Amino acid sequence: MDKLVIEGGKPLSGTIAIQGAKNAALPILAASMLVCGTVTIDSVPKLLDIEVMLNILRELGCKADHIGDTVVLDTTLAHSPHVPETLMRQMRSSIFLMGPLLARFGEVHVYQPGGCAIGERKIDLHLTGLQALGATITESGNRIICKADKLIGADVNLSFPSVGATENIMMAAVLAEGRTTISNAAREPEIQDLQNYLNAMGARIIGAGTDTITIEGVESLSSCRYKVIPDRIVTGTLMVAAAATRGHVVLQNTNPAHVSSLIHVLRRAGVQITADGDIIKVNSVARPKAIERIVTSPYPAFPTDLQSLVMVLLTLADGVSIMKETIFEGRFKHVGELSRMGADIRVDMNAAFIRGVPRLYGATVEATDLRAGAALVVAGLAAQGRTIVEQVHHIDRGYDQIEQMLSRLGARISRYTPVPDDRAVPNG
Ligand SMILES: CC(=O)N[C@H]1[C@@H](OP(=O)(O)OP(=O)(O)OC[C@H]2O[C@@H](n3ccc(=O)[nH]c3=O)[C@H](O)[C@@H]2O)O[C@H](CO)[C@@H](O)[C@@H]1O
Ligand SMILES: C=C(OP(=O)(O)O)C(=O)O
Repeated sequence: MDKLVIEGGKPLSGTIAIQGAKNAALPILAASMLVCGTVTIDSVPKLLDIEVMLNILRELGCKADHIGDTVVLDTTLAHSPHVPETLMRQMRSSIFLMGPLLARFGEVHVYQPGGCAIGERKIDLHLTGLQALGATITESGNRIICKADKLIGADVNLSFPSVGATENIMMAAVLAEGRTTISNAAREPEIQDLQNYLNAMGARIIGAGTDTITIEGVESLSSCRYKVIPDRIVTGTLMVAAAATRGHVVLQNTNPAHVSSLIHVLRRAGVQITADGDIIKVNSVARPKAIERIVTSPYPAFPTDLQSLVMVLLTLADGVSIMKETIFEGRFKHVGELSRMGADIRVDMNAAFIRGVPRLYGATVEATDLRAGAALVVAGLAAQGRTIVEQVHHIDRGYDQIEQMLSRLGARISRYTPVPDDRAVPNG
């Protein structure tokens, strides 16, 4: 397993362009199964999760090439509604294929994506949404078979604004007969991006970005070329990294509106932020101020995916901060690792009480999931001494070569890949 080795204590500085959004690209790739033809998707980051999605699509009979940050996908010869269990289990986002495969083939065979380090992550809302459109669902062990001779538009009221369920129902409804309305829909920017992509192929969807999405079913979709939005969580990661190292960075290819809750939080901590067009500048010179209370909630509130990252900044703040996690029950795994670096954090149920310390110290720590891992990297950049982050494959799910991105901003960070005889070699 790869490791990242970080020599901390150097302020980040420089200019960098943000990669396309993982959480937009994954449903967009899955949605491509709704068209019979070739689509070209730009700004698709090179990530483990994207690789798994492309491998699943190839297994279903598609041709897929990922050259630079462009994916060319030909779905013409797709023939199978069966997602293999081994690939299904490699990534939770494989569940996005349910809606599109059901719409295309009249059936889909998948497996429970299973629990995950950050929580149980049920899929009941995905399944009841598809049932409302006329699907019958049979579950046997981990296997889920979903069938519908014909999907028919319906009113679906989500009991919680689940991002994935909203997307799956949207995708299934595109080719259904009649109108589907999703109420209490999730409002994340990635859902708007999915709407824009589907509409570019000829779908008739309005309302994404609000809590009511209406889909008028169409007969078929046609090929298109589409560019994925910038990744707001990678944007946020670099904003926090600049703040925690008291650095100065310029981020290009961002959408400042998509990180407005983070901008608000960082300004309260005393970090200087300016946004102009698609550029965000972050400047931090002083010790951050503590923030009385931050609560993670669905968009447009503060995102759970940035909770661990902002917590790193708060470990260095002057005073006590409280971070409450309301979306995933297992998303404080970074706390133990940060404590090993000198952070003073107490967890009580879903709240973390963070007493700021003057500095963190380098240590060997383990990434337990994607954003917990990214947070440990940021902690390592800010810490005094050397930090080794293990289990880097979690981080590779969502960041395109994080060590190269951070090196371009002056960070001292290298990746080590173990060789069979246990000697580690640096590779960048
Ligand atoms: C690929 C992708 O876009 N991932 C994002 C997506 O995940 P994902 O789509 O899995 O997140 P959801 O919004 O569905 O999940 C939020 C909460 O709803 C619960 N739930 C969800 C579905 C369901 O059928 N039943 C149920 O109980 C989950 O267990 C969780 O507690 O949104 C999350 C919340 O913003 C982000 O952290 C993830 O980065
Ligand atoms: C939780 C995340 O992703 P996923 O839903 O793919 O696990 C994330 O991007 O932080």
